[in-house]
Amino acid sequence: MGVKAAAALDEELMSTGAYSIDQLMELAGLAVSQAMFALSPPQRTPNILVACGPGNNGGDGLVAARHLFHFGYKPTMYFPKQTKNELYQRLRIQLEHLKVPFTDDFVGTAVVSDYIIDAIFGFSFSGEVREPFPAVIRALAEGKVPVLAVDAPSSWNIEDGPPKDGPGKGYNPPALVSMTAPKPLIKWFKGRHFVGGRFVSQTIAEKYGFDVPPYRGSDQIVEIGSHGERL
Ligand SMILES: NC(=O)C1=CN([C@@H]2O[C@H](COP(=O)(O)OP(=O)(O)OC[C@H]3O[C@@H](n4cnc5c(N)ncnc54)[C@H](O)[C@@H]3O)[C@@H](O)[C@H]2O)[C@@H](O)CC1
Ligand SMILES: [K+]
Repeated sequence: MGVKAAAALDEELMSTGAYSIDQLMELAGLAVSQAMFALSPPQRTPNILVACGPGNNGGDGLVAARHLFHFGYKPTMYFPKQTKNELYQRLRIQLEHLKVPFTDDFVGTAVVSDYIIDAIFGFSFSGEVREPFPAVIRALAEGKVPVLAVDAPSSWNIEDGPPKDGPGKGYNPPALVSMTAPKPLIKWFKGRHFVGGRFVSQTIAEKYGFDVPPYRGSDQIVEIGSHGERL
């Protein structure tokens, strides 16, 4: 599903679909937290650094962190570009009530974390990475801590995949959770791949040309092949 289709689908879910953004983000964030749990439980990797960008991809990260806390992880938030948007403020306050810490030091916190969730940019990323994110993307590309990317490895072009230069050069995270349907960039992705966002009807999926993922039971995620094939 390309950028235009992903944006149109979002739009349709929130207009004729009658969903609110809060609902979609809650389910997306829950899917991210379940993907994290499938990768590694809190007993093994308690310390999760959640890097959140300024858009809805970042919102998925804020929601995921709350669920991770309740699952028994110790999340720490990096959320450097906070907007006045009421939804994001509420998500932040919910985390503060749980005493989830926020840090300005991404690089210093990353090296003492067991896992990083990359919720910086999703399908609306374009152009060169702007401040303050170049150093963060560089640290993701060069770091040794495993990363779960939300919807896209941040700095990758949604259609054309990994950047050939700049801070994201060489960034290929070991895990990705695609929201609703994989984006064209998965052609270049090599790690474990989940799909989440269990809110799409058969009719909508057909309209946008993808299959509803084969979710099992109460799971909010399905693991599929790195390039979107069924495992
Ligand atoms: N239907 C779905 O699948 C859903 C998707 N959601 C999430 O929403 C995401 C898309 O959210 P948005 O459209 O808000 O966009 P993003 O969160 O992808 O990014 C937009 C933000 O990034 C900034 N930005 C873009 N390019 C930049 C650059 N080069 N340097 C620095 N900043 C840059 C923009 O100014 C904007 O603030 C998806 O990827 C997914 O994670 C969910 O929250 C809701 C449901
Ligand atoms: K991302």
